[in-house]
Amino acid sequence: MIKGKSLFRLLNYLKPYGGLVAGALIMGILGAGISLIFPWLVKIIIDRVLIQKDLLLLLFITFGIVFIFFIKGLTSYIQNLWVSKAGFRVITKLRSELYQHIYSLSASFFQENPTGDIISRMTNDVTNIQNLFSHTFMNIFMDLLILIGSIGVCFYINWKLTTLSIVVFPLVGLSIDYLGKKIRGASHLLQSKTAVLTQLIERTVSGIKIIQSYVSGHYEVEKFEKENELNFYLAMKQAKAKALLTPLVELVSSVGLTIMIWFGGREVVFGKLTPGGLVAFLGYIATAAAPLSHISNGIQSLQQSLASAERIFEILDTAPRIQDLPESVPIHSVNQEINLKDIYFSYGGEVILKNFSLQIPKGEKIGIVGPSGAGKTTLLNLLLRFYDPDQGRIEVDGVDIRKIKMSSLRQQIGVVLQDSLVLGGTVRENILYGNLNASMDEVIDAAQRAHAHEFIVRLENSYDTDLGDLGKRLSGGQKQRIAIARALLKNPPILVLDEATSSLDPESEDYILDTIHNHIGKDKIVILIAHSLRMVKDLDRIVLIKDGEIQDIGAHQELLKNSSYYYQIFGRDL
Ligand SMILES: Nc1ncnc2c1ncn2[C@@H]1O[C@H](COP(=O)(O)OP(=O)(O)OP(=O)(O)O)[C@@H](O)[C@H]1O
Repeated sequence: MIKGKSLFRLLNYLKPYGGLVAGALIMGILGAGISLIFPWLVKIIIDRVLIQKDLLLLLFITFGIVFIFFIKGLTSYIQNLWVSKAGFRVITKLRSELYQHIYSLSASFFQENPTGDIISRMTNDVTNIQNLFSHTFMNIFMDLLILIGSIGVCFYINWKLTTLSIVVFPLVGLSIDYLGKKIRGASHLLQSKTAVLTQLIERTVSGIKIIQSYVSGHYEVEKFEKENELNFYLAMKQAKAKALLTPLVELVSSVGLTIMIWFGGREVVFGKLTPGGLVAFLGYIATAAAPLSHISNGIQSLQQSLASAERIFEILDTAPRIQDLPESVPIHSVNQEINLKDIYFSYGGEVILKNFSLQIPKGEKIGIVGPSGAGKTTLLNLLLRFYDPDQGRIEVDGVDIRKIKMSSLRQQIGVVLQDSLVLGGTVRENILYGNLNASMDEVIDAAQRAHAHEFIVRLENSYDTDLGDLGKRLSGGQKQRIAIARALLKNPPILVLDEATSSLDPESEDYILDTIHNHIGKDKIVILIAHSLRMVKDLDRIVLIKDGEIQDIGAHQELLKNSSYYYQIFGRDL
Protein backbone atom coordinates (compact mmCIF):
# COMPACT_ATOMS: atom_id res chain seq x y z
CA MET A 1 0.00 0.00 0.00
CA ILE A 2 1.28 3.46 -0.83
CA LYS A 3 1.63 5.59 2.24
CA GLY A 4 -0.49 8.53 1.11
CA LYS A 5 0.05 10.83 4.05
CA SER A 6 3.83 10.77 3.77
CA LEU A 7 3.56 11.23 0.02
CA PHE A 8 1.50 14.40 0.37
CA ARG A 9 3.76 15.68 3.08
CA LEU A 10 6.80 15.11 0.88
CA LEU A 11 5.10 16.77 -2.07
CA ASN A 12 4.47 19.76 0.15
CA TYR A 13 8.22 20.16 0.44
CA LEU A 14 8.30 20.43 -3.36
CA LYS A 15 5.84 23.33 -3.42
CA PRO A 16 8.40 26.15 -3.38
CA TYR A 17 10.01 24.56 -6.43
CA GLY A 18 6.75 24.15 -8.34
CA GLY A 19 8.12 26.06 -11.35
CA LEU A 20 11.10 23.72 -11.71
CA VAL A 21 8.92 20.64 -11.33
CA ALA A 22 6.36 21.89 -13.87
CA GLY A 23 9.19 22.64 -16.29
CA ALA A 24 10.64 19.15 -15.78
CA LEU A 25 7.22 17.57 -16.38
CA ILE A 26 6.81 19.49 -19.65
CA MET A 27 10.25 18.31 -20.73
CA GLY A 28 9.19 14.77 -19.76
CA ILE A 29 6.08 14.99 -21.94
CA LEU A 30 8.17 16.25 -24.86
CA GLY A 31 10.73 13.45 -24.34
CA ALA A 32 8.04 10.77 -24.13
CA GLY A 33 6.40 12.16 -27.29
CA ILE A 34 9.71 11.98 -29.13
CA SER A 35 10.27 8.36 -28.02
CA LEU A 36 6.93 7.52 -29.59
CA ILE A 37 7.95 8.97 -32.97
CA PHE A 38 10.63 6.38 -33.75
CA PRO A 39 8.50 3.29 -34.52
CA TRP A 40 6.31 5.52 -36.67
CA LEU A 41 9.38 6.63 -38.62
CA VAL A 42 10.14 2.96 -39.27
CA LYS A 43 6.62 2.57 -40.68
CA ILE A 44 7.19 5.53 -43.01
CA ILE A 45 10.59 4.21 -44.09
CA ILE A 46 9.16 0.78 -44.98
CA ASP A 47 5.87 1.86 -46.56
CA ARG A 48 6.95 5.02 -48.33
CA VAL A 49 10.73 4.91 -48.78
CA LEU A 50 11.40 1.22 -49.38
CA ILE A 51 8.16 0.15 -51.07
CA GLN A 52 7.40 3.40 -52.92
CA LYS A 53 11.14 4.18 -53.39
CA ASP A 54 10.91 7.82 -52.27
CA LEU A 55 14.60 8.90 -51.93
CA LEU A 56 13.88 12.51 -51.08
CA LEU A 57 11.83 11.40 -48.10
CA LEU A 58 14.72 9.13 -47.06
CA LEU A 59 17.07 12.11 -47.04
CA PHE A 60 14.59 14.14 -45.06
CA ILE A 61 14.07 11.34 -42.52
CA THR A 62 17.80 10.75 -42.11
CA PHE A 63 18.46 14.35 -41.17
CA GLY A 64 15.25 14.41 -39.16
CA ILE A 65 16.46 11.53 -37.00
CA VAL A 66 19.59 13.45 -35.97
CA PHE A 67 17.49 16.50 -35.16
CA ILE A 68 14.98 14.43 -33.17
CA PHE A 69 17.78 12.81 -31.16
CA PHE A 70 19.22 16.23 -30.47
CA ILE A 71 15.87 17.51 -29.14
CA LYS A 72 15.35 14.31 -27.13
CA GLY A 73 18.80 14.68 -25.54
CA LEU A 74 18.15 18.32 -24.76
CA THR A 75 14.79 17.66 -23.09
CA SER A 76 16.25 14.80 -21.11
CA TYR A 77 19.19 16.99 -19.98
CA ILE A 78 16.97 19.89 -18.90
CA GLN A 79 14.48 17.57 -17.26
CA ASN A 80 17.15 15.81 -15.20
CA LEU A 81 18.75 19.07 -14.20
CA TRP A 82 15.54 20.69 -13.04
CA VAL A 83 14.17 17.66 -11.28
CA SER A 84 17.49 17.09 -9.53
CA LYS A 85 17.71 20.71 -8.45
CA ALA A 86 14.22 20.61 -6.93
CA GLY A 87 14.98 17.22 -5.34
CA PHE A 88 18.32 18.25 -3.86
CA ARG A 89 16.77 21.44 -2.45
CA VAL A 90 14.11 19.35 -0.70
CA ILE A 91 16.69 16.92 0.64
CA THR A 92 18.93 19.71 1.89
CA LYS A 93 15.98 21.28 3.70
CA LEU A 94 14.83 17.96 5.14
CA ARG A 95 18.32 17.12 6.35
CA SER A 96 18.69 20.52 8.05
CA GLU A 97 15.30 20.20 9.68
CA LEU A 98 16.20 16.75 10.93
CA TYR A 99 19.57 17.83 12.27
CA GLN A 100 18.13 20.82 14.10
CA HIS A 101 15.28 18.76 15.44
CA ILE A 102 17.53 15.99 16.69
CA TYR A 103 19.57 18.60 18.50
CA SER A 104 16.46 19.82 20.31
CA LEU A 105 15.25 16.40 21.42
CA SER A 106 15.38 15.30 25.03
CA ALA A 107 17.87 12.82 26.46
CA SER A 108 15.09 10.25 26.83
CA PHE A 109 14.71 10.11 23.03
CA PHE A 110 18.33 9.07 22.63
CA GLN A 111 17.89 6.57 25.42
CA GLU A 112 14.90 4.96 23.75
CA ASN A 113 16.24 4.99 20.17
CA PRO A 114 19.49 3.22 19.35
CA THR A 115 22.16 5.53 17.93
CA GLY A 116 22.51 3.35 14.82
CA ASP A 117 18.83 3.71 14.08
CA ILE A 118 18.91 7.51 14.37
CA ILE A 119 21.97 7.74 12.14
CA SER A 120 20.44 5.39 9.62
CA ARG A 121 17.32 7.56 9.44
CA MET A 122 19.44 10.64 8.84
CA THR A 123 21.58 9.02 6.16
CA ASN A 124 20.05 5.96 4.45
CA ASP A 125 16.47 7.14 4.70
CA VAL A 126 17.35 10.58 3.43
CA THR A 127 19.19 8.96 0.49
CA ASN A 128 16.09 6.89 -0.28
CA ILE A 129 14.04 10.05 -0.50
CA GLN A 130 16.71 11.59 -2.66
CA ASN A 131 16.23 8.70 -5.09
CA LEU A 132 12.52 9.39 -5.08
CA PHE A 133 13.01 12.98 -6.17
CA SER A 134 15.95 12.51 -8.45
CA HIS A 135 14.54 9.67 -10.51
CA THR A 136 11.69 7.51 -9.16
CA PHE A 137 8.95 10.11 -9.57
CA MET A 138 10.09 11.15 -13.02
CA ASN A 139 10.67 7.57 -14.19
CA ILE A 140 7.18 6.52 -13.16
CA PHE A 141 5.72 9.58 -14.90
CA MET A 142 7.67 8.92 -18.12
CA ASP A 143 6.92 5.20 -18.05
CA LEU A 144 3.20 5.87 -17.72
CA LEU A 145 3.27 8.38 -20.57
CA ILE A 146 5.17 6.05 -22.90
CA LEU A 147 3.03 3.07 -21.95
CA ILE A 148 -0.28 4.85 -22.53
CA GLY A 149 1.07 6.55 -25.67
CA SER A 150 2.35 3.29 -27.23
CA ILE A 151 -0.88 1.41 -26.53
CA GLY A 152 -2.86 4.33 -27.95
CA VAL A 153 -0.86 4.30 -31.20
CA CYS A 154 -1.16 0.49 -31.36
CA PHE A 155 -4.95 0.82 -31.24
CA TYR A 156 -4.71 3.40 -34.00
CA ILE A 157 -2.65 1.03 -36.18
CA ASN A 158 -4.81 -2.08 -35.69
CA TRP A 159 -7.29 -2.58 -32.87
CA LYS A 160 -7.63 -6.35 -33.27
CA LEU A 161 -3.90 -6.93 -33.04
CA THR A 162 -3.75 -4.60 -30.05
CA THR A 163 -6.54 -6.42 -28.23
CA LEU A 164 -4.77 -9.72 -28.86
CA SER A 165 -1.49 -8.39 -27.50
CA ILE A 166 -3.23 -7.03 -24.42
CA VAL A 167 -4.18 -10.65 -23.67
CA VAL A 168 -0.85 -12.27 -24.62
CA PHE A 169 1.81 -9.91 -23.29
CA PRO A 170 0.57 -9.59 -19.70
CA LEU A 171 0.97 -13.39 -19.50
CA VAL A 172 4.57 -12.96 -20.65
CA GLY A 173 4.98 -10.19 -18.07
CA LEU A 174 3.55 -12.30 -15.26
CA SER A 175 5.90 -15.19 -15.89
CA ILE A 176 8.88 -12.80 -15.96
CA ASP A 177 7.66 -11.20 -12.75
CA TYR A 178 7.41 -14.61 -11.07
CA LEU A 179 11.03 -15.38 -11.92
CA GLY A 180 12.13 -11.91 -10.84
CA LYS A 181 10.50 -12.41 -7.44
CA LYS A 182 12.35 -15.68 -6.97
CA ILE A 183 15.65 -13.94 -7.63
CA ARG A 184 14.78 -11.07 -5.34
CA GLY A 185 13.88 -13.50 -2.56
CA ALA A 186 17.22 -15.25 -2.95
CA SER A 187 19.15 -12.00 -2.99
CA HIS A 188 17.38 -10.68 0.12
CA LEU A 189 18.43 -13.78 2.01
CA LEU A 190 21.92 -13.49 0.60
CA GLN A 191 22.10 -9.85 1.70
CA SER A 192 21.08 -10.63 5.26
CA LYS A 193 23.55 -13.49 5.44
CA THR A 194 26.29 -11.26 4.04
CA ALA A 195 25.45 -8.81 6.83
CA VAL A 196 26.02 -11.62 9.33
CA LEU A 197 29.47 -12.18 7.79
CA THR A 198 30.24 -8.47 8.07
CA GLN A 199 29.19 -8.49 11.71
CA LEU A 200 31.46 -11.43 12.39
CA ILE A 201 34.39 -9.65 10.77
CA GLU A 202 33.61 -6.46 12.66
CA ARG A 203 33.39 -8.34 15.92
CA THR A 204 36.71 -10.05 15.29
CA VAL A 205 38.51 -6.86 14.31
CA SER A 206 37.20 -4.83 17.23
CA GLY A 207 37.54 -7.65 19.74
CA ILE A 208 40.79 -9.07 18.42
CA LYS A 209 42.61 -8.59 21.71
CA ILE A 210 40.03 -10.56 23.67
CA ILE A 211 39.79 -13.27 21.01
CA GLN A 212 43.56 -13.65 20.87
CA SER A 213 44.06 -13.55 24.62
CA TYR A 214 41.40 -16.21 25.17
CA VAL A 215 42.92 -18.18 22.27
CA SER A 216 39.38 -18.59 20.98
CA GLY A 217 40.33 -17.92 17.35
CA HIS A 218 39.46 -21.46 16.18
CA TYR A 219 35.94 -21.06 17.54
CA GLU A 220 35.50 -17.78 15.64
CA VAL A 221 37.04 -19.28 12.48
CA GLU A 222 34.63 -22.24 12.63
CA LYS A 223 31.69 -19.90 12.97
CA PHE A 224 32.96 -17.83 10.08
CA GLU A 225 33.51 -20.90 7.88
CA LYS A 226 29.94 -22.03 8.48
CA GLU A 227 28.49 -18.66 7.53
CA ASN A 228 30.86 -18.39 4.58
CA GLU A 229 29.71 -21.78 3.21
CA LEU A 230 26.07 -20.76 3.64
CA ASN A 231 26.90 -17.61 1.73
CA PHE A 232 28.35 -19.67 -1.11
CA TYR A 233 25.25 -21.86 -1.23
CA LEU A 234 22.91 -18.86 -1.34
CA ALA A 235 25.04 -17.02 -3.90
CA MET A 236 24.88 -20.12 -6.16
CA LYS A 237 21.14 -20.35 -5.69
CA GLN A 238 20.83 -16.75 -6.77
CA ALA A 239 23.24 -17.26 -9.68
CA LYS A 240 21.19 -20.27 -10.91
CA ALA A 241 17.95 -18.30 -10.84
CA LYS A 242 19.68 -15.40 -12.63
CA ALA A 243 21.23 -17.66 -15.27
CA LEU A 244 17.84 -19.18 -15.94
CA LEU A 245 16.08 -15.84 -16.18
CA THR A 246 17.30 -14.64 -19.59
CA PRO A 247 16.70 -17.89 -21.54
CA LEU A 248 13.29 -18.32 -19.96
CA VAL A 249 12.29 -14.73 -20.60
CA GLU A 250 13.43 -15.06 -24.21
CA LEU A 251 11.51 -18.29 -24.64
CA VAL A 252 8.29 -16.93 -23.19
CA SER A 253 8.64 -13.66 -25.13
CA SER A 254 9.27 -15.50 -28.39
CA VAL A 255 5.98 -17.39 -27.97
CA GLY A 256 4.19 -14.05 -27.60
CA LEU A 257 6.04 -12.59 -30.56
CA THR A 258 5.25 -15.63 -32.72
CA ILE A 259 1.53 -15.21 -32.06
CA MET A 260 1.80 -11.52 -33.00
CA ILE A 261 3.72 -12.23 -36.20
CA TRP A 262 1.32 -14.97 -37.24
CA PHE A 263 -1.78 -12.85 -36.69
CA GLY A 264 -0.18 -9.60 -37.89
CA GLY A 265 1.28 -11.32 -40.97
CA ARG A 266 -2.22 -12.51 -41.94
CA GLU A 267 -3.54 -8.96 -41.51
CA VAL A 268 -0.83 -7.72 -43.91
CA VAL A 269 -1.52 -10.51 -46.40
CA PHE A 270 -5.25 -9.70 -46.31
CA GLY A 271 -4.42 -6.02 -46.87
CA LYS A 272 -5.75 -4.85 -43.51
CA LEU A 273 -2.31 -3.65 -42.40
CA THR A 274 0.70 -2.31 -44.29
CA PRO A 275 4.07 -4.10 -43.84
CA GLY A 276 5.46 -0.92 -42.25
CA GLY A 277 2.40 -0.86 -39.97
CA LEU A 278 3.20 -4.37 -38.68
CA VAL A 279 6.86 -3.55 -37.99
CA ALA A 280 5.86 -0.26 -36.31
CA PHE A 281 3.27 -2.16 -34.27
CA LEU A 282 5.93 -4.56 -32.98
CA GLY A 283 8.13 -1.55 -32.30
CA TYR A 284 5.41 0.04 -30.16
CA ILE A 285 4.88 -3.22 -28.28
CA ALA A 286 8.62 -3.26 -27.51
CA THR A 287 8.43 0.42 -26.52
CA ALA A 288 5.52 -0.37 -24.15
CA ALA A 289 7.25 -3.44 -22.68
CA ALA A 290 10.13 -1.49 -21.17
CA PRO A 291 8.01 0.86 -19.02
CA LEU A 292 5.79 -2.06 -18.08
CA SER A 293 8.73 -3.88 -16.58
CA HIS A 294 10.08 -0.69 -14.95
CA ILE A 295 6.83 0.38 -13.38
CA SER A 296 6.69 -2.39 -10.80
CA ASN A 297 10.29 -1.55 -9.80
CA GLY A 298 9.37 2.11 -9.72
CA ILE A 299 6.41 1.48 -7.44
CA GLN A 300 8.57 -0.70 -5.23
CA SER A 301 11.17 2.01 -4.89
CA LEU A 302 8.39 4.55 -4.31
CA GLN A 303 7.15 2.41 -1.44
CA GLN A 304 10.66 2.13 -0.08
CA SER A 305 11.17 5.89 -0.22
CA LEU A 306 7.82 6.52 1.42
CA ALA A 307 8.67 4.07 4.20
CA SER A 308 11.85 6.11 4.66
CA ALA A 309 9.84 9.32 4.65
CA GLU A 310 7.66 7.88 7.39
CA ARG A 311 10.71 7.05 9.48
CA ILE A 312 12.01 10.59 9.01
CA PHE A 313 8.65 12.22 9.79
CA GLU A 314 8.44 10.06 12.90
CA ILE A 315 11.53 11.85 14.18
CA LEU A 316 10.34 15.28 13.04
CA ASP A 317 7.02 14.69 14.79
CA THR A 318 8.63 13.68 18.07
CA ALA A 319 8.26 16.65 20.36
CA PRO A 320 11.07 17.21 22.86
CA ARG A 321 9.78 15.92 26.20
CA ILE A 322 11.56 18.73 27.97
CA GLN A 323 10.89 22.15 26.57
CA ASP A 324 10.98 25.78 27.62
CA LEU A 325 7.68 27.07 28.96
CA PRO A 326 6.29 30.19 27.33
CA GLU A 327 6.98 32.04 30.56
CA SER A 328 10.57 30.74 30.93
CA VAL A 329 13.08 33.47 31.61
CA PRO A 330 16.82 33.50 30.95
CA ILE A 331 19.35 33.76 33.78
CA HIS A 332 22.74 35.36 33.37
CA SER A 333 24.56 34.30 36.53
CA VAL A 334 24.20 32.29 39.72
CA ASN A 335 24.37 34.61 42.70
CA GLN A 336 23.23 32.54 45.65
CA GLU A 337 22.69 28.83 45.47
CA ILE A 338 21.42 25.66 43.90
CA ASN A 339 18.64 24.09 45.88
CA LEU A 340 17.37 20.55 45.29
CA LYS A 341 14.04 20.21 47.07
CA ASP A 342 12.52 16.88 47.91
CA ILE A 343 13.29 15.18 44.63
CA TYR A 344 11.89 11.88 43.46
CA PHE A 345 12.93 10.53 40.11
CA SER A 346 12.76 7.35 38.06
CA TYR A 347 13.76 6.65 34.46
CA GLY A 348 10.37 5.06 33.99
CA GLY A 349 10.72 1.97 36.17
CA GLU A 350 12.44 1.74 39.49
CA VAL A 351 12.74 4.90 41.63
CA ILE A 352 16.34 6.16 41.39
CA LEU A 353 16.28 9.25 43.61
CA LYS A 354 14.08 9.50 46.71
CA ASN A 355 13.31 12.37 49.00
CA PHE A 356 16.51 14.08 47.88
CA SER A 357 17.12 17.55 49.27
CA LEU A 358 20.40 19.44 49.08
CA GLN A 359 21.34 23.08 49.19
CA ILE A 360 24.65 24.15 47.64
CA PRO A 361 25.59 27.78 48.24
CA LYS A 362 27.70 29.83 45.85
CA GLY A 363 31.40 29.19 46.38
CA GLU A 364 30.99 25.69 47.80
CA LYS A 365 32.99 22.76 46.54
CA ILE A 366 31.02 19.65 47.22
CA GLY A 367 31.69 15.97 46.64
CA ILE A 368 29.06 13.37 45.79
CA VAL A 369 30.00 9.85 46.73
CA GLY A 370 28.20 6.53 46.65
CA PRO A 371 28.33 3.06 45.14
CA SER A 372 27.92 2.53 41.44
CA GLY A 373 24.28 2.95 40.43
CA ALA A 374 23.42 5.03 43.51
CA GLY A 375 22.10 7.89 41.35
CA LYS A 376 25.02 10.34 41.26
CA THR A 377 25.07 10.95 37.50
CA THR A 378 21.29 11.13 37.58
CA LEU A 379 21.59 14.24 39.76
CA LEU A 380 23.68 15.85 37.06
CA ASN A 381 21.10 14.84 34.42
CA LEU A 382 18.41 16.58 36.44
CA LEU A 383 20.48 19.70 37.04
CA LEU A 384 21.13 20.05 33.30
CA ARG A 385 17.45 19.33 32.63
CA PHE A 386 18.14 16.30 30.48
CA TYR A 387 15.26 14.95 32.56
CA ASP A 388 12.77 16.56 34.94
CA PRO A 389 12.11 15.18 38.43
CA ASP A 390 8.85 13.27 38.97
CA GLN A 391 8.32 15.18 42.21
CA GLY A 392 10.09 18.04 43.91
CA ARG A 393 12.11 20.71 42.15
CA ILE A 394 15.54 22.15 41.60
CA GLU A 395 15.93 25.87 42.12
CA VAL A 396 18.72 28.17 41.08
CA ASP A 397 18.69 31.40 43.08
CA GLY A 398 15.17 30.58 44.19
CA VAL A 399 13.77 30.01 40.65
CA ASP A 400 12.51 26.58 39.62
CA ILE A 401 14.77 25.53 36.72
CA ARG A 402 11.69 24.51 34.75
CA LYS A 403 10.95 28.22 34.55
CA ILE A 404 14.45 29.12 33.38
CA LYS A 405 15.30 29.14 29.69
CA MET A 406 17.11 25.87 29.17
CA SER A 407 19.94 27.28 27.08
CA SER A 408 20.69 29.96 29.69
CA LEU A 409 20.61 27.37 32.48
CA ARG A 410 23.09 25.16 30.65
CA GLN A 411 25.20 28.22 29.95
CA GLN A 412 25.76 28.49 33.72
CA ILE A 413 27.06 24.94 34.02
CA GLY A 414 30.36 23.51 32.86
CA VAL A 415 30.34 19.73 32.69
CA VAL A 416 33.11 17.23 32.53
CA LEU A 417 31.38 13.97 31.83
CA GLN A 418 32.29 10.57 33.09
CA ASP A 419 33.44 9.40 29.67
CA SER A 420 34.92 12.85 28.97
CA LEU A 421 33.91 13.05 25.42
CA VAL A 422 36.45 14.44 23.05
CA LEU A 423 34.80 15.44 19.80
CA GLY A 424 36.50 15.10 16.43
CA GLY A 425 38.76 17.92 15.23
CA THR A 426 41.86 19.50 16.67
CA VAL A 427 42.81 20.02 20.30
CA ARG A 428 42.18 23.74 19.92
CA GLU A 429 38.70 23.18 18.44
CA ASN A 430 37.88 20.82 21.27
CA ILE A 431 38.78 23.34 23.93
CA LEU A 432 37.21 26.24 22.04
CA TYR A 433 33.91 24.41 22.24
CA GLY A 434 33.64 25.94 25.73
CA ASN A 435 33.70 29.44 24.30
CA LEU A 436 33.89 29.86 20.55
CA ASN A 437 34.97 33.51 20.87
CA ALA A 438 37.96 32.85 23.09
CA SER A 439 41.43 33.92 21.99
CA MET A 440 44.35 31.51 21.64
CA ASP A 441 45.85 32.93 24.85
CA GLU A 442 42.65 32.10 26.71
CA VAL A 443 42.68 28.57 25.26
CA ILE A 444 46.24 28.07 26.45
CA ASP A 445 45.43 29.53 29.86
CA ALA A 446 42.49 27.12 30.27
CA ALA A 447 44.68 24.21 29.17
CA GLN A 448 47.37 25.22 31.64
CA ARG A 449 44.91 25.41 34.51
CA ALA A 450 43.60 21.97 33.53
CA HIS A 451 47.17 20.57 33.35
CA ALA A 452 46.61 19.74 29.72
CA HIS A 453 49.08 22.21 28.21
CA GLU A 454 52.14 20.07 29.02
CA PHE A 455 51.01 17.06 27.00
CA ILE A 456 49.34 19.10 24.26
CA VAL A 457 52.56 20.86 23.30
CA ARG A 458 54.23 17.46 23.04
CA LEU A 459 51.69 16.31 20.43
CA GLU A 460 53.01 16.48 16.85
CA ASN A 461 51.11 19.63 15.92
CA SER A 462 50.56 20.97 19.40
CA TYR A 463 47.14 22.64 19.63
CA ASP A 464 46.49 21.92 15.94
CA THR A 465 46.82 18.16 16.33
CA ASP A 466 43.82 16.36 14.95
CA LEU A 467 42.48 14.11 17.68
CA GLY A 468 40.85 11.72 15.25
CA ASP A 469 37.71 9.78 15.80
CA LEU A 470 36.45 10.75 19.27
CA GLY A 471 39.98 11.30 20.48
CA LYS A 472 40.96 7.63 20.21
CA ARG A 473 44.59 8.67 20.36
CA LEU A 474 44.38 10.09 23.88
CA SER A 475 44.47 8.34 27.23
CA GLY A 476 41.46 8.56 29.56
CA GLY A 477 43.26 11.06 31.78
CA GLN A 478 44.33 13.24 28.86
CA LYS A 479 40.79 13.31 27.49
CA GLN A 480 39.53 14.28 30.90
CA ARG A 481 42.01 17.15 31.12
CA ILE A 482 40.97 18.47 27.69
CA ALA A 483 37.36 18.25 28.82
CA ILE A 484 38.26 20.19 31.98
CA ALA A 485 40.08 22.84 29.92
CA ARG A 486 36.95 23.15 27.79
CA ALA A 487 34.80 23.64 30.90
CA LEU A 488 37.25 26.15 32.39
CA LEU A 489 37.28 28.17 29.19
CA LYS A 490 33.51 28.40 29.44
CA ASN A 491 34.09 29.86 32.93
CA PRO A 492 30.62 29.06 34.24
CA PRO A 493 29.40 29.73 37.81
CA ILE A 494 28.77 26.00 38.28
CA LEU A 495 31.27 23.30 37.40
CA VAL A 496 30.35 19.61 37.58
CA LEU A 497 32.91 16.88 37.22
CA ASP A 498 31.67 13.34 36.90
CA GLU A 499 34.78 11.38 37.60
CA ALA A 500 35.28 8.11 35.82
CA THR A 501 35.28 5.15 38.18
CA SER A 502 38.47 3.59 37.03
CA SER A 503 40.11 5.42 34.18
CA LEU A 504 42.08 7.89 36.25
CA ASP A 505 45.53 7.18 37.57
CA PRO A 506 46.74 8.92 40.79
CA GLU A 507 48.71 11.44 38.75
CA SER A 508 45.63 12.53 36.81
CA GLU A 509 43.68 12.71 40.05
CA ASP A 510 46.35 15.02 41.45
CA TYR A 511 46.07 17.25 38.41
CA ILE A 512 42.31 17.49 38.78
CA LEU A 513 42.59 18.22 42.51
CA ASP A 514 45.13 20.96 41.87
CA THR A 515 42.79 22.47 39.25
CA ILE A 516 39.80 22.33 41.59
CA HIS A 517 41.56 23.79 44.59
CA ASN A 518 43.88 26.29 42.95
CA HIS A 519 42.67 27.21 39.49
CA ILE A 520 38.94 27.69 39.81
CA GLY A 521 37.52 30.95 41.16
CA LYS A 522 36.46 30.94 44.81
CA ASP A 523 32.98 32.08 43.85
CA LYS A 524 32.22 28.97 41.78
CA ILE A 525 30.07 26.07 42.80
CA VAL A 526 32.00 22.87 42.13
CA ILE A 527 30.22 19.53 42.25
CA LEU A 528 32.58 16.61 42.06
CA ILE A 529 31.14 13.14 41.62
CA ALA A 530 33.96 10.97 42.85
CA HIS A 531 34.94 7.45 43.78
CA SER A 532 38.13 7.90 45.75
CA LEU A 533 38.73 9.41 49.16
CA ARG A 534 41.66 11.57 48.01
CA MET A 535 39.40 13.32 45.51
CA VAL A 536 36.83 14.40 48.09
CA LYS A 537 38.48 14.68 51.46
CA ASP A 538 39.53 18.33 51.11
CA LEU A 539 36.23 19.54 49.67
CA ASP A 540 33.92 21.73 51.76
CA ARG A 541 31.31 18.99 52.14
CA ILE A 542 30.80 15.44 51.01
CA VAL A 543 27.36 13.97 50.29
CA LEU A 544 27.09 10.24 50.78
CA ILE A 545 24.40 8.63 48.68
CA LYS A 546 22.90 5.19 49.04
CA ASP A 547 20.10 3.84 46.83
CA GLY A 548 19.15 7.33 45.69
CA GLU A 549 18.92 8.84 49.16
CA ILE A 550 21.30 11.01 51.14
CA GLN A 551 22.78 8.83 53.84
CA ASP A 552 25.16 11.34 55.44
CA ILE A 553 26.53 14.74 54.66
CA GLY A 554 29.38 16.81 56.08
CA ALA A 555 33.05 17.70 55.82
CA HIS A 556 35.69 14.95 55.99
CA GLN A 557 36.37 15.37 59.71
CA GLU A 558 32.67 15.36 60.61
CA LEU A 559 32.02 12.26 58.59
CA LEU A 560 34.98 10.55 60.18
CA LYS A 561 33.37 11.18 63.54
CA ASN A 562 29.75 10.51 62.73
CA SER A 563 29.32 8.35 59.66
CA SER A 564 29.66 4.60 59.70
CA TYR A 565 28.67 4.64 56.03
CA TYR A 566 31.78 6.76 55.31
CA TYR A 567 33.85 3.97 56.81
CA GLN A 568 31.92 1.45 54.82
CA ILE A 569 32.70 3.25 51.54
CA PHE A 570 36.27 4.29 52.15
CA GLY A 571 37.17 1.78 54.88
CA ARG A 572 40.48 0.70 53.38
CA ASP A 573 41.67 4.25 52.64
CA LEU A 574 40.89 5.83 56.01
N1 LIG B 1 18.85 6.50 30.95
C1 LIG B 1 18.59 5.58 31.86
N2 LIG B 1 17.50 4.80 31.73
C2 LIG B 1 17.19 3.88 32.66
N3 LIG B 1 17.93 3.64 33.76
C3 LIG B 1 19.04 4.38 33.94
C4 LIG B 1 19.43 5.40 32.98
N4 LIG B 1 20.57 5.96 33.42
C5 LIG B 1 20.88 5.35 34.58
N5 LIG B 1 19.96 4.42 34.88
C6 LIG B 1 19.93 3.60 36.11
O1 LIG B 1 19.79 4.47 37.19
C7 LIG B 1 20.60 4.08 38.27
C8 LIG B 1 21.48 5.24 38.71
O2 LIG B 1 22.37 5.53 37.66
P1 LIG B 1 23.47 6.66 37.78
O3 LIG B 1 24.18 6.74 36.49
O4 LIG B 1 22.86 7.89 38.31
O5 LIG B 1 24.41 6.01 38.89
P2 LIG B 1 25.80 6.52 39.42
O6 LIG B 1 25.66 6.60 40.88
O7 LIG B 1 26.25 7.73 38.70
O8 LIG B 1 26.69 5.27 39.04
P3 LIG B 1 28.24 5.22 38.56
O9 LIG B 1 29.04 5.55 39.74
O10 LIG B 1 28.42 3.81 38.14
O11 LIG B 1 28.36 6.20 37.46
C9 LIG B 1 21.36 2.86 37.81
O12 LIG B 1 20.69 1.72 38.31
C10 LIG B 1 21.25 2.88 36.32
O13 LIG B 1 21.18 1.58 35.79
